[in-house]
Amino acid sequence: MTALRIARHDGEPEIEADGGRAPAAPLAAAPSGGVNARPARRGQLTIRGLRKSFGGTVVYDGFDLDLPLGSFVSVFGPNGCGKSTLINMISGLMPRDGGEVLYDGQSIRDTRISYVFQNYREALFPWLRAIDNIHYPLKIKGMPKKARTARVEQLIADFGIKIDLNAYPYQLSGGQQQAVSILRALAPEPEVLFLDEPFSALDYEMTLLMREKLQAIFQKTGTTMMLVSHDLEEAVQMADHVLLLTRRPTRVAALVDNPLPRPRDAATLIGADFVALRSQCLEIFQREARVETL
Ligand SMILES: Nc1ncnc2c1ncn2[C@@H]1O[C@H](COP(=O)(O)OP(=O)(O)OP(=O)(O)O)[C@@H](O)[C@H]1O
Repeated sequence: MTALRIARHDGEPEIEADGGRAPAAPLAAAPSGGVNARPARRGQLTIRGLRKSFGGTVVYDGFDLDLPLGSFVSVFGPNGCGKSTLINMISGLMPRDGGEVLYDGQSIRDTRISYVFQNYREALFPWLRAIDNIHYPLKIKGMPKKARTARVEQLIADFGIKIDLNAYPYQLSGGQQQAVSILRALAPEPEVLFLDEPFSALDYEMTLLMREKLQAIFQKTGTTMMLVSHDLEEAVQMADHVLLLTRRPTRVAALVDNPLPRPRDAATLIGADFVALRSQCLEIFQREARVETL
């Protein structure tokens, strides 16, 4: 198995899945530790005229969207509406048929991104110990070992999940493997972190824990996060903005703000404000998104 790299078809550079984008030059002035050593990018993510079809299936046709960078956005919608396709296109993993994606006026090429996949079993390098998986994206960027070690130790401390980091992936539970995968994605301090159903294969207890840990990192770093979720509770719990999509050809059904204070833990989920917000999203989903015939 080779490193997980996805070739781009639009003339832009390749992306290292789970590991951020390799910079043009080694990270000579790389941070020595801490997850908020670099300022998070602010401004707007601007999507204009996005188009994508697969064969005769039109998924996006003139899709426009503005999202504030530095916020947590959950993407929710009916099966097959194009949630993964959307984040794959705006992360640069998948070529667009047309349209423009700008991060604070800059192209994806000039934006550090990382990606966490649903299938952590395939995303982690099985021949590397957990700790070496996390080091990997920094190592290939040329960060000196001392700086790498400091950075990774700080990240692990901030994430706060106890894992035997000398273990190989197969020796870890699913939740631990996905935690390693998230830590690896965070190691290069992405400006934007994309997560495609990262917790869907985990049990509920582990899912709740991971939601809390990811939120803690988000609160500390202000990294823009875009999460695809099939779970409306999760989408609402995690988000500053819940992006509700329609059936294909896909439009924005609504962008619902979640102003509830963080951290939002399991207790939040039974609070009246949360339940009301979730119901609001569900109503929009049922009105705009459900299939008309079953
Ligand atoms: N590589 C591909 N080749 C052909 N069709 C594709 C490809 N990727 C996605 N599609 C189609 O595009 C549509 C959107 O797929 P996508 O996976 O983005 O939807 P989704 O909302 O994430 O789906 P799900 O809810 O099942 O996770 C679907 O009809 C899917 O079959």
